[in-house]
Amino acid sequence: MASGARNGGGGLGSRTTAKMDRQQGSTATPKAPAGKPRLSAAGGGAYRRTSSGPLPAAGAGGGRNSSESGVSSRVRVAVRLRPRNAEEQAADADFADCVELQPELKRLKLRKNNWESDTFEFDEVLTEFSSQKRVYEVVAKPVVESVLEGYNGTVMAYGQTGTGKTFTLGRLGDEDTAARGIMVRAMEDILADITPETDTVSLSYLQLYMEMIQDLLDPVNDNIAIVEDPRTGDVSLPGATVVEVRDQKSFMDLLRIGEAHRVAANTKLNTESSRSHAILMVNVRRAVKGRSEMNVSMSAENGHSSSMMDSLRPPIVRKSKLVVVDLAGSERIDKSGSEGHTLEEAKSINLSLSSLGKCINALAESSAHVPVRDSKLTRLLKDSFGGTARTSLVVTIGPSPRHRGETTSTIMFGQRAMKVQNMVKLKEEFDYKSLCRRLDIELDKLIAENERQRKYFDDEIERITAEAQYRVAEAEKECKVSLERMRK
Ligand SMILES: Nc1ncnc2c1ncn2[C@@H]1O[C@H](COP(=O)(O)OP(=O)(O)OP(=O)(O)O)[C@@H](O)[C@H]1O
Repeated sequence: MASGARNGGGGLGSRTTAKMDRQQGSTATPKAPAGKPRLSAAGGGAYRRTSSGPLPAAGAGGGRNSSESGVSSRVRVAVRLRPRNAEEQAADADFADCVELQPELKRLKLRKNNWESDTFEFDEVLTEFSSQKRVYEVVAKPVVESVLEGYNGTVMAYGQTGTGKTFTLGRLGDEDTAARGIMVRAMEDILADITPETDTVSLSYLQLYMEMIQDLLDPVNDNIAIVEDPRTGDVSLPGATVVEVRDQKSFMDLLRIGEAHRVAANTKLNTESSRSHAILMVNVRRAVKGRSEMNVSMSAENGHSSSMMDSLRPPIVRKSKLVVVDLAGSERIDKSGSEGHTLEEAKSINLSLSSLGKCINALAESSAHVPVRDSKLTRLLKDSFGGTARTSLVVTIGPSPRHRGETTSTIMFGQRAMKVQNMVKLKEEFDYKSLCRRLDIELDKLIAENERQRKYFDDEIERITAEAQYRVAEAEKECKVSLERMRK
């Protein structure tokens, strides 16, 4: 969340708002870096990209983000309704659901009573019958595509406990592949698109519990510090375990390890519901082919005089990040009737969620001050709301009229988030490390060539000297013979 909010929402997000503007079209998406075909366009046109731009020219000078000012991109929000569970089927049998969905109009009606209802529009309305595949395609796929093109992306789920956040994001689908959630599908698409010889994918899996960042891949590492780059303001977690992922199986193994640690932590707290925010961070590093490297090879082919200069030009890499956030349940403290430690915990969950809500409000209203520093969650999500990432939020709700209050506050959260405007930026920079490696190899070659030539010259000098000495000796000999002859 960047201070200095921008709101280009143009009145979106309020009740019965105007239809989602297709301004995704204005979010220029440069060409894919590697030569592989792009993922197919996302289903559910709401998130479709409609324009693409050329790669910005590599300028001279130090590492930088190209497209410096970024391109405006509003946070996209989908609402997903969970089907009635067994308990609700029994307890609410005589009552209608508290919401009525009109997916084709992208509208949700929240019943106030038998006669009245409020209507809200979202970027996407996902009914209780929506498949996991469709949810992935409309909520996450456009963000994943963007990450593969070199932009940061965030997919986040917000909602009351038990409404399907983990179901939507974290289901592994071991027994039924159709049940795979967003994390698994996103990694499948990422691994299918990258070029293993030049690109790398690595991840960290963390949870934020009671304002402490814990490593889900190494639970002893339970208080990881957030480090902020004073120059760029970018946040990072250098203490977190980072694992390179080469195939889907190793990714699934890592997710399983992380899930086991998250469940173990919840079991210790005697609860099935998630009391922590789970955060999966996927770093994608891709080599950009086609600019400096192409120049080098063309110059070499043409024997061009600038080939030496070209070889000094660093290669270009794109380093983007996909952040998937499964937030803790958003219920209110007063309703949960918590005491003691549970109360402290509820307060902590509330602190982070309420500060997230405050930041989103501030951004939606273009306030001069956005209270990013109030919680670790908002510090971690700085780039996701009001920052440079392409962000997609899914708000999950249940159908029970008994939870109308919670459902209303979830819907309002989603509506406000729809007003947040990000400025997506290409995360592209010169790869000086790789240039150093390349120059080291060049230097080695030059030294070897130099030695070879020196040896050749030494040998030549030796040969010429020997020849000269031989000739002098021969001349002396001839001279002596001639003198002798003359004397005779
Ligand atoms: N769309 C859905 N279709 C079928 N079952 C669902 C759906 N969404 C959630 N469920 C079921 O509802 C239950 C609660 O879901 P889940 O654990 O994902 O909720 P949650 O919002 O993550 O809860 P918490 O905040 O406590 O972690 C699970 O048994 C899950 O399988």
